[in-house]
Amino acid sequence: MDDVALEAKGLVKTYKRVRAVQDVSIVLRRGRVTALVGESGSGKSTVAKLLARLVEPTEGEILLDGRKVRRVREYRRKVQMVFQDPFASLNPIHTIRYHLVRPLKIHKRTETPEELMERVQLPADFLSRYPHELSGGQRQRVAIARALAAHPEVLLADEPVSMLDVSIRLGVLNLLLDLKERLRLAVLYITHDIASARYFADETFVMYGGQIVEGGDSETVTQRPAHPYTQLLIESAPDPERAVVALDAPSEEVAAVSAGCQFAPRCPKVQSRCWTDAPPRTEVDSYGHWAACWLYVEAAA
Ligand SMILES: Nc1ncnc2c1ncn2[C@@H]1O[C@H](COP(=O)(O)OP(=O)(O)OP(=O)(O)O)[C@@H](O)[C@H]1O
Repeated sequence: MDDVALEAKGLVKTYKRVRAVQDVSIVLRRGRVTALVGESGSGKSTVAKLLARLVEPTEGEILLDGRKVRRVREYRRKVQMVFQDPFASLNPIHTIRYHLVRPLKIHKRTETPEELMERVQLPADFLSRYPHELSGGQRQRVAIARALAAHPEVLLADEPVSMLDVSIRLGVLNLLLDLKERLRLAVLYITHDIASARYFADETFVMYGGQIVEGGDSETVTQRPAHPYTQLLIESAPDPERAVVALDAPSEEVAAVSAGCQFAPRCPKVQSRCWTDAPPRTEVDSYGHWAACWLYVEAAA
């Protein structure tokens, strides 16, 4: 099990009355990409912030290399984050060189900014440029280079390509794949696009209403989705507009089923106990593929 880099157990995050994240457990492994897929408001960004330790969990624990890391500074070095908007995450008044030299100094690294640029496939003469002189994709590569300066074990990428031009998304995802292989990084890939998870992630988790409702290897989850929510997500994947109309659950409705399955109000296969009892994680058709859905509980027993 030494390939486990980060393990979160039973994470809960409550904001006043909103349960943004409810009992989320997730394992990130070295040299693997894990996708966390869900619609807007499902709680994915809150999971990223919890794993980055930018916010404290209401309940649950996070283990890095099998232990609780008390010192936030040490933790944050090993677990780096890449955000959705590469422009907002770079300071417009500083050159690219400044953005890379700073973390190299802080973490006392002997590498050069030129080496970091090479690792993210950017020319070294960009170091003297300012963020606005780069394209969105190039800026995101700089943000990734800056994260690498810390020599992290884990990279948390929250919608890293959703603000980029469609034509350059694949290039940035391929760069992340290359880094996961060469540096054996554990990568969490947060996205609303389940089709990209199939291509890019080894494992996929699907989130709805603050809970993970299905998980397994990406090929299986996307080709043979078990949870009714995942099935709807995949059916509407080519038409994101339709997905939003069909799936965007108002939070009052989610609150109304706090005892049972979050998806009950929208589920085409809802049964009476879905309203009162939370479904347990149940193995579906192959090893490691599970869904939290009452449809599979009897089949497994
Ligand atoms: N700081 C906060 N204070 C109050 N409520 C919050 C806060 N952060 C998140 N929430 C609520 O928690 C729920 C999950 O939000 P979160 O941002 O994690 O979802 P998401 O799936 O990442 O959505 P998006 O893709 O739109 O960012 C939402 O109902 C949101 O309104």
